[in-house]
Amino acid sequence: MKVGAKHYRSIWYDDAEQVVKIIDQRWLPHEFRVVNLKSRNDFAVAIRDMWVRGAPLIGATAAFAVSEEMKRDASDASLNETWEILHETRPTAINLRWALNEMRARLKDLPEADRAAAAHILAQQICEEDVECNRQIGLNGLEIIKKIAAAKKPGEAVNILTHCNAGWLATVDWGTATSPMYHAAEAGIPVHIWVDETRPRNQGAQLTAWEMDSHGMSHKLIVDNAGGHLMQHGDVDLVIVGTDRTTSHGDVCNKIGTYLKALAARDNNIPFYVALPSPTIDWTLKDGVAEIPIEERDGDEVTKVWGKMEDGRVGQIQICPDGTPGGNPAFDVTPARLVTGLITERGICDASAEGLAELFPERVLN
Ligand SMILES: CSC[C@@H](O)[C@@H](O)C(=O)COP(=O)(O)O
Repeated sequence: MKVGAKHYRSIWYDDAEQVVKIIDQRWLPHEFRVVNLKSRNDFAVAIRDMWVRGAPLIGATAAFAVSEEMKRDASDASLNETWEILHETRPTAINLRWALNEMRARLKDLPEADRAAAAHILAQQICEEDVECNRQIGLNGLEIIKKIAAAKKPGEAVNILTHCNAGWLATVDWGTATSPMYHAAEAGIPVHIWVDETRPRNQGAQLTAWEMDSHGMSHKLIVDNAGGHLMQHGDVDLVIVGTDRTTSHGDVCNKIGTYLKALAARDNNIPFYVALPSPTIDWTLKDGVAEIPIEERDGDEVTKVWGKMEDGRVGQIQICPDGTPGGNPAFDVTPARLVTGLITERGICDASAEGLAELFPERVLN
C-alpha cells in the first residue's frame, strides 16, 4: 500500500542490493524505518521482538529466513535447524509453522546445490500468494459491506470496528480485515473505521491508525473498552478482525480482547466477521480454547507504554507502581458460535467444520 506517493510492501527482496528488507514496525507511526535482514538470527529477532508481526507477515518473514540461510548452508542439518530456530520465535500464529513446513517440504528432496535458488523462488511465491489471497478477501468482504450500505441513507457511512492490526503491515500487502475496507472505499462506499487502540502494544493506535491515516480513510481511534458502548448506541454496523490461528471447527484466535468484542457484538446483534487467508487455518485442531497455545509476553509491555514525548523523542513511560507486575496473555480465542462468518480467499463461510469443509474440501482430515 502507499506510504506518501510510494507503494510499499511490508517485506520485499531488493534485487539491486540482494537483501531482504522490512519496515521496522516498532517505530511506527512516528518514524518510518526500513532495515535489512541478513543472518538467520536477524530474522529470528525481527519476528520475536516484533519488528515484523501479524500472522501472514510472520510466515513470509520465516520463508525468507529459510531462503537466505540456504544461500549460506543448504545442508539438511541447516534446513532443520533453521526450521527449529524460527519456529520457536512466536507460538500462536500458525502461518509461521505453515510457511516453514512449505519451505522444508519443497526443499528437502532437492540436491543441496539447487536449494538456494528454489528457496528464493518459493519465498517470493509465498509473498505473492499472500497478496493475492488478501485481494480476494477484500473482494469477498466487499459484498458484506455493500449489503449494509444498501440499507443506509445515501452518503451515510458504514461503521466498521476493527481490533489490533490486521492491515497491510500484518500481511505482505492489503491486510486481511482491512482489505474489504479499502475495496469498499475504492467502490465509492463511504466507510468509517473505529480503530481499537489494542493494549498492551497498541497495534491499533500505532499501526492501523497510521495505515488509515496514510490512505485518507475516515477513522477514529478508541480505547479498547469503548466498543461495547458504541455498539449499544448504533454506532457500529459491522466488526471485522483478523486471526492468528483458526481451528478446523471455526474457533478464532486473535489479539487479546477480540473475544470481548465478539461478545458485545452478539449482545447487540452486530455481525462479527473474521478475515483470513487459508494458511491461517490449523486443520489439526478443533477446540481453540483448549488447544491453541497462547503466547505470554513480557509484563513490561503492560506496565509501560511506548509513545512520542513532548520533546519529540520516541520512548517508554511506566504507568503503574514500581512493584506492580504485568500479566500479558497476547491472544484469546473467540468460540465459533460468536463468529458470523469467515471471509477467506475462496469465499465466505460459516465458522464451523462444515462451512470450512465446503470451501476447502481437499484440506479436511479424516
Ligand atoms: C492479518 S493479521 C491477523 C493477526 O495476526 C492480527 O490480528 C494480530 O493479532 C497480530 O498480533 P501481533 O501480536 O501484533 O502479531
